[in-house]
Amino acid sequence: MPPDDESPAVAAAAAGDTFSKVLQGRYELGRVLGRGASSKVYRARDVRDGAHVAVKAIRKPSSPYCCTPEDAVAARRCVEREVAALRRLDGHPHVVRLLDVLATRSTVYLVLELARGGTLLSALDATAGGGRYGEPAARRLFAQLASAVAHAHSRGVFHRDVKPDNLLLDGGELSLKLADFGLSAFAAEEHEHEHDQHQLLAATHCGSPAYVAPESLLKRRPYDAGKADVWSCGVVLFVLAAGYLPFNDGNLMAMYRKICSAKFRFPKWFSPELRSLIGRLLDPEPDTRIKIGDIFDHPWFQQDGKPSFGFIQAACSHPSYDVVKWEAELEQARELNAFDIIGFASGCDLSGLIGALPHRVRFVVPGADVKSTLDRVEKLGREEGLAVMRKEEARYGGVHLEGTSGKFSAYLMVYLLPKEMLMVEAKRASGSEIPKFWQELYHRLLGNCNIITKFTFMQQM
Ligand SMILES: Nc1ncnc2c1ncn2[C@@H]1O[C@H](COP(=O)(O)OP(=O)(O)OP(=O)(O)O)[C@@H](O)[C@H]1O
Repeated sequence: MPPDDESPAVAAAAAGDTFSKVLQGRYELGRVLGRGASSKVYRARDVRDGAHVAVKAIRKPSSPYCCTPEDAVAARRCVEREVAALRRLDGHPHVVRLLDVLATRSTVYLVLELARGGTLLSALDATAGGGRYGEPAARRLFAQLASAVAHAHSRGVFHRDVKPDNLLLDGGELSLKLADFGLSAFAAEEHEHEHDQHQLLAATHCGSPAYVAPESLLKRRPYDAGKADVWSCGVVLFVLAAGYLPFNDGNLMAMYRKICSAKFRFPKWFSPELRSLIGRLLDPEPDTRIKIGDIFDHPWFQQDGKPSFGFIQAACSHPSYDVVKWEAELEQARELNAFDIIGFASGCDLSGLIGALPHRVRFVVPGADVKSTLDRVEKLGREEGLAVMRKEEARYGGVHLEGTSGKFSAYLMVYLLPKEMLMVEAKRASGSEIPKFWQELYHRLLGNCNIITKFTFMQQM
């Protein structure tokens, strides 16, 4: 990752296991735990309660020299998806928890539950079994993975990048956490952005194509992302118990051919039940492939004296999802995405509001009441002799203001953020004759607050 505005201190902290850099007064950063294509993950400590966490620093690609506008959009979408997916899946014991999101102008920081055991990939290398687990341990790990994936599907989230590098381990008890939802898709949009999704898959799966389902390799055909996740789980199960990949070849096209024909051989130590389950998971025909909710009924799970996977199975019991149910949450994810946070977390320049008339202002105020905020703006607009039109929903609302001369118009939006905060965004669409309105806006909305958390303004629209 290229250096960012906090890189010297971050690098110093990363050199050892000490916690020397404090991120926005909240998290002391320690050593680097891992790196992704666009991120660095640090071990960190919450200064408030001393809790150990992981901080994933994702640099926003901004320079035209290092990325195209399409790359920048794709990177932004990855962060938005990861934040929205982790929020939606919060509370499942085998999905890594998102604890906080912070941002600077150049970097988004996801504060995650710390998985002390590293990735499943590195754990496999360190196993006494020479890179593989025995069937009881593999069963325990796979049950947790299937439970996390079933939970995600039941909430309309498809991971699309299930592989051992994205499975983290915590504690000595082999507790698995599904992580890295940067490529995930939501049920509501699954077929909306098919083209984008193929682009994303094509761009990102190049590094580890061994886990990709055959149907997702057929670029012009839409595919069911849930069934593709089940295939990837099948490859993971094979790797867990075999210690090597079912489909492998130095030549990428040859590997794709093997995947599409689902040609692989079982190691001689696999039990008949395991062979049967993997055969059902790695079925090249998505429609006959075993469904995520049926996995626990397979005889391989009836081994070891029928252990109880009760809490795990509970997540699989409602595999169908109700898209409507999640609309409100999607709305929330849209309202607060990590890049919006950058907008108000990066600067604190009040001069634009008080001095020259800016085109657009955005700020955050404490308070969870959209209605009364809009009331105040509406009242101010009327006092200034502006025509006022108002639109209001549960979590957001807007006021359109227009001067009677037609020379001034502005639009103000208020969004409810988590933790009882409101984000206010005002845009001046035309005209420049009512600076008083902007100044009053500041005083009316912020003047009574003791805490002005973060503030920024943008001169250009
Ligand atoms: N919560 C966590 N606890 C401990 N280590 C973590 C955690 N999250 C990530 N890591 C480490 O950081 C590495 C990179 O994380 P992650 O895969 O989320 O990044 P990424 O940029 O999305 O990667 P990719 O390039 O695969 O998309 C992981 O492989 C792991 O070693």
